[in-house]
Amino acid sequence: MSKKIVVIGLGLIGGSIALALQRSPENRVFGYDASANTLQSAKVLGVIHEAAQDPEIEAKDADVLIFATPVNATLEWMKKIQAWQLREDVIVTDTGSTKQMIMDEAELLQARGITFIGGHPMAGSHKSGVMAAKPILFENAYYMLTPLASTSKEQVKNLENLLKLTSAKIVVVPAEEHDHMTSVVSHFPHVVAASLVHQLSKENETNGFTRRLAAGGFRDITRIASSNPTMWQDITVQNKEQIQQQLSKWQQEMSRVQSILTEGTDDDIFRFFSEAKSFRDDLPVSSGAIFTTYDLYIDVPDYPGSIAEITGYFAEEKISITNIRIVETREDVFGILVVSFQTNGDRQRAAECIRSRSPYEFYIS
Ligand SMILES: NC(=O)C1=CN([C@@H]2O[C@H](COP(=O)(O)OP(=O)(O)OC[C@H]3O[C@@H](n4cnc5c(N)ncnc54)[C@H](O)[C@@H]3O)[C@@H](O)[C@H]2O)C=CC1
Ligand SMILES: O=C(O)C(=O)Cc1ccc(O)cc1
Repeated sequence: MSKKIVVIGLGLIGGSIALALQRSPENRVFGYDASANTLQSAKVLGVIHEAAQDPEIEAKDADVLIFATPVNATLEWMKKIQAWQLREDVIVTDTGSTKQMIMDEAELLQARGITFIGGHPMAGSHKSGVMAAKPILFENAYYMLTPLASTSKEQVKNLENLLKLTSAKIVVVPAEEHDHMTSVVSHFPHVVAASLVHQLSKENETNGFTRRLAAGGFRDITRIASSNPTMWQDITVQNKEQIQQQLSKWQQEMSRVQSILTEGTDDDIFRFFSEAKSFRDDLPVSSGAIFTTYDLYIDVPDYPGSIAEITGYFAEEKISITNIRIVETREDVFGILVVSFQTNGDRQRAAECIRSRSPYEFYIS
């Protein structure tokens, strides 16, 4: 039986869900976005079947309504839809990175007979916007659902069945636990990444050369500081308490580091790094790894055409790349070309291609 789905907010996440839901011919996906340009792009790119000019009208006979807007905008929409005429069995859900405040608002919807099941796919990137949307974004990632205790199991099952099209691993967790866990692995790390960039920016006021040395490690650890500031403002506002608790723990951790440096032995310093390495190395790769790129570092000579040469080899062997950048750490000698791939298999093929077709050295991060 065909299903009408209305997605509000057609950026990276809304667009990716819309694309994933289109995998079933039974689904008819309507979309709406506050930005007319985004709405038009979503239609032209085929991210949605139909552009909704008025989401209230399209929502009337919708089976599922999905908010993929920044979380404060989602709260506003949840207030608005209290007055909408919706189907009795409609499922309303969201994709927001925070859950407690959203689920508090969901109680008010529930009181009006509207089922709202919170959702959060733990996959994404620092990129935003509809152009970055892709149907495979959520594959193998965790997708957390936070139903109210009063929500029927059958409605939760119905939503789970629909979301199977994302190929994500669906787990049900209480909203409070969700906000605690995400503060540890996502929200607070975004604060740290932004702070590291602020620290470099302050250094830049007195020593402009340092930023030119910011190569692989600094870029890796601060990648998420390039995320959408509006989205992170909203997340931080909604999960302030949990983030503050993580900040206190971080301050304790920094005091521990301070005392290792002032009073510890060389062995203590070794242990500090080796314990972190072994825990980090044991982290699961595909489950809960939020954003994985498979990077290949190629030492290219600094002459015109060398990048075209390499991308030409990949094109000839039909190896898709997802990103390409030059990291220049050593002036006048070589540049390192970093090419990213969607899968480890693509990266291995690319490595083999460079090995067999070029004299360049490469390494895998
Ligand atoms: N970016 C990420 O990696 C992840 C984001 N999320 C959550 O998903 C939601 C969407 O995030 P993204 O897609 O990354 O953001 P995005 O910035 O790519 O897209 C958001 C879209 O919502 C639209 N929008 C903003 N306010 C609106 C409003 N009031 N009404 C209608 N449309 C509005 C914007 O025009 C934009 O197209 C957020 O709640 C975020 O916390 C969840 C998982 C991962
Ligand atoms: O790019 C990254 O590593 C992210 O952190 C993406 C992300 C952002 C917000 C979420 O709620 C979940 C995932």
